[in-house]
Amino acid sequence: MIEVKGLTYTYNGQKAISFPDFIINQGEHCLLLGSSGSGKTTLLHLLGGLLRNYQGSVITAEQELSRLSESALDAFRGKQMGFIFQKNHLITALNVEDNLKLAPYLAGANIDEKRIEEVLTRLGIASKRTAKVTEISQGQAQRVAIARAVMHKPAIILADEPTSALDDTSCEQVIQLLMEVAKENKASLIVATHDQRIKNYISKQVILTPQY
Ligand SMILES: Nc1ncnc2c1ncn2[C@@H]1O[C@H](COP(=O)(O)OP(=O)(O)OP(=O)(O)O)[C@@H](O)[C@H]1O
Repeated sequence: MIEVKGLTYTYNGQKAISFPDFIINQGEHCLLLGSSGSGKTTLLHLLGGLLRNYQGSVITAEQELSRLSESALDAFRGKQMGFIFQKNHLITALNVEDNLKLAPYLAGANIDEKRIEEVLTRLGIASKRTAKVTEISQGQAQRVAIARAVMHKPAIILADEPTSALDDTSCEQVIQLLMEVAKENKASLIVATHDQRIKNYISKQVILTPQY
């Protein structure tokens, strides 16, 4: 479960951004909506512990994130969270499977070859396992980014504009796959978006008010 209460965040020298209170239950899917600059990315980063020093409360998987030390937060994030960023941030020097192996490799964890095959197959890109990420389509690259985010079966999947660069067919495939893999792992799925097309798939919405 995620619970946000009285949350505000202030970037250096900027006006504070205030967020509405909300609860997202384990396994629930939710959209973060709001105009450009309303704070959607900031909120995702707060929920994922990428930004600290906030006011108010962010409880994720029963942990108040501000109470965790930097190293405990790193470990918590590595175990519980899966991130999908707007730009997929794949490493272009590595092929598809090596992009999936990078995080466990850096964390000194086991590389689970079976899980890689399972996730790539689930997302319909097993044939691209050894392809260069520069030689796959944008929709396929977004699926690799999803694969990377769900490899470790996180409890919470946070996605920032995962479909905005995709055509209608890829958008539908990506959002459906994202929802299905979240469901398979009973993960909460939180998607920040402008993309009107996604509103048809996820009914729970948190709406951020514009900041002036
Ligand atoms: N690193 C930063 N330093 C200072 N201010 C920032 C930083 N990142 C975001 N902001 C400001 O915080 C506010 C919220 O930005 P944020 O990116 O969270 O909005 P958003 O709703 O995701 O916008 P968009 O839909 O355009 O991506 C904006 O006013 C933005 O200028």
